[in-house]
Amino acid sequence: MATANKNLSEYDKNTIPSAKDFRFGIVVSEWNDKITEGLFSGAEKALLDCDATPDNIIRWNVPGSFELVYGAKRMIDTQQVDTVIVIGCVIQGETKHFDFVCEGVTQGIKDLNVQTDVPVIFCVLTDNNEQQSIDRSGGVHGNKGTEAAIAAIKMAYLRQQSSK
Ligand SMILES: Nc1c(NC[C@H](O)[C@H](O)[C@H](O)CO)[nH]c(=O)[nH]c1=O
Ligand SMILES: CC(=O)[C@@H](O)COP(=O)(O)O
Repeated sequence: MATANKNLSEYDKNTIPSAKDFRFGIVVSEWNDKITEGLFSGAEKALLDCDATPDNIIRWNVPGSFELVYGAKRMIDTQQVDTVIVIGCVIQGETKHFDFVCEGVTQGIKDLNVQTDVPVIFCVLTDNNEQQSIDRSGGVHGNKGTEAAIAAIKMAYLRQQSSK
């Protein structure tokens, strides 16, 4: 299991650029909010731990993961952010709806990374059951929100350095 073998939730601050000069957008899905709030908490704690300032963390909520794409686009268009983290949790139900939601948000976020100048970090759990989501939002497999925050800092830094 990839997560079990490679848990980025524990990080070495000495290997991560300071986040103090970066502005972060975070778009959070309200579906499965027990999970998404755990992911947001992990992301926010890691950003602050890496010197981000609270005023530079802009959070918006959207109804579900499918709406993360539009929320991220509007965040980019209006909030002068250096990077965006999208947070969602999609859990398999009885039907194929899971497949279409996952594919839609994945392709949409990919498109934003291609079409805009702002890196969008994919923190969307796509799990078979709720226990898998619990395990990855502050449970035995760490917190994907923490991992997303570290990725966001690194990508904001890459964007800054590649603009010089
Ligand atoms: N079943 C889940 C959903 N479904 C809702 C969609 O994301 C979307 O809001 C709806 O289709 C209206 O456009 N969303 C999740 O985030 N997680 C789920 O498990
Ligand atoms: C991902 C979904 O939309 C899914 O959880 C909805 O459940 P169902 O497929 O049973 O309608």
